[in-house]
Amino acid sequence: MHTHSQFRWLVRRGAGVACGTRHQIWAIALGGRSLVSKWFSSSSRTAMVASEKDFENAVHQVKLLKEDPGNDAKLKLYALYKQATEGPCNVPKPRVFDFLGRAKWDAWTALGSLPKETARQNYVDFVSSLRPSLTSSSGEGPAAHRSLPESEDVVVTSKDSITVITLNRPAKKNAITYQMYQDITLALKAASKDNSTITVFTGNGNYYSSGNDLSNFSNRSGSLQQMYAESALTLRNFVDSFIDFPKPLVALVNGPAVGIAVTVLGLFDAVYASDRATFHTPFSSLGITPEGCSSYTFPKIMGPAKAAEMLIFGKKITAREACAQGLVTEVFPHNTFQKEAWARLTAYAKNPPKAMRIGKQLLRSFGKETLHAVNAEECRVLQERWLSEECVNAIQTFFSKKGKL
Ligand SMILES: CCCCC/C=C/CC(=O)SCCNC(=O)CCNC(=O)[C@H](O)C(C)(C)COP(=O)(O)OP(=O)(O)OC[C@H]1O[C@@H](n2cnc3c(N)ncnc32)[C@H](O)[C@@H]1OP(=O)(O)O
Repeated sequence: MHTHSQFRWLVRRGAGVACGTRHQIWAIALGGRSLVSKWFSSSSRTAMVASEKDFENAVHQVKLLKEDPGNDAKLKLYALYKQATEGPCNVPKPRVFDFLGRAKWDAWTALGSLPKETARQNYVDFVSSLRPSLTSSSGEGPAAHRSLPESEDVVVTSKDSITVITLNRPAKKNAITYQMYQDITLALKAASKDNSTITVFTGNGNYYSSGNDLSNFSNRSGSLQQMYAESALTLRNFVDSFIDFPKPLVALVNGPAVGIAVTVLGLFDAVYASDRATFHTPFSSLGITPEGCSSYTFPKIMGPAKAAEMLIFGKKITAREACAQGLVTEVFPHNTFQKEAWARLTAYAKNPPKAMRIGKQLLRSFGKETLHAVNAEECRVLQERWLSEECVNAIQTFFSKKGKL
């Protein structure tokens, strides 16, 4: 978390605004906030266009915010503001050691060619979602106030002080749709504030998750550039919500895991797996590149050679191999998996919650800035890869049923 003075510096440099009062700083920061709103609902995205007045109102509302929304949110506000007022990033990339300058540049650049009007609308929606009591006078969709998933594909339940987020699309092997990325992000945000002590992720059916739904890029409207820019931002936001999750986060990997369902495991605090689980990141064969911070976490967890085997060559590994490599905490026989894992979790959930939270902070907070920077870079690279012939061909092959993992 940045101090106000750090943030002032960040805003001053990126927005070219003189360092002034906290209110002035907020006014600039608000510009980047709306990113998140676009994830909320595609209908609100297409149906609404924020007026100049709505945008000005949102900028004004930011001045009224009393709580620091966090550095990540400020970066998003910054990027959206710049996009809404100046269009796509048109300034040179800051020097390598200018970390903040680079983070801001990355955030703005990641918006690609997102139209100014969309950025303006997203800004307005995002401000509304930050503080429901500070909504703009018009143009506000119901999704802006959502705090929990609406879709049945992501189910949130509560059990013994544990919040459970279940991927619930078994007929499609729990492939993650565009809407599900948004819903999971919302679910994590809600879980970070609820009174649970531990949050658990799992899948319904025989798969944990087959990763990104490969139809995500074929069933949306708008230009390709816009769709990929939005997708990169949705992904970035999704991964950010794992990086920033403040409580112990545990995965119960009930079956095979693919792609992004594997990579984000590096951001979990414990991963319990059934011995039927497998871990597969077939990025190169799909013409794409690693995400979920795995380009950073995997070499740290398992060493560069094993990480390369998985992330570059697409080697599928078993639960026991994943455990030996440090990605998985413990493996249980499939027929006792649920019973044993839940007994473990129920006992852990009785620990004093504050101590667990602070313990997690100690373990994780020092690498956070790096993780955010890695996430931004991975999303930027992926946005380019999605346009590549290699990637387009691989997705076509999957849906023509010629190709499977
Ligand atoms: C906002 C964007 C962010 C993007 C982030 C990027 C992330 C990168 C990744 O996650 S890369 C990984 C992508 N996933 C895959 O490549 C997996 C593709 N699926 C398969 O290879 C196979 O389906 C399988 C091996 C997972 C399972 O094979 P099986 O034969 O057991 O089952 P079916 O193929 O018959 O699957 C049942 C139905 O489910 C559909 N389906 C499964 N996975 C996906 C998927 N990832 N995307 C879309 N659809 C999927 C499959 O098409 C079947 O549907 P049908 O019954 O209508 O035919």
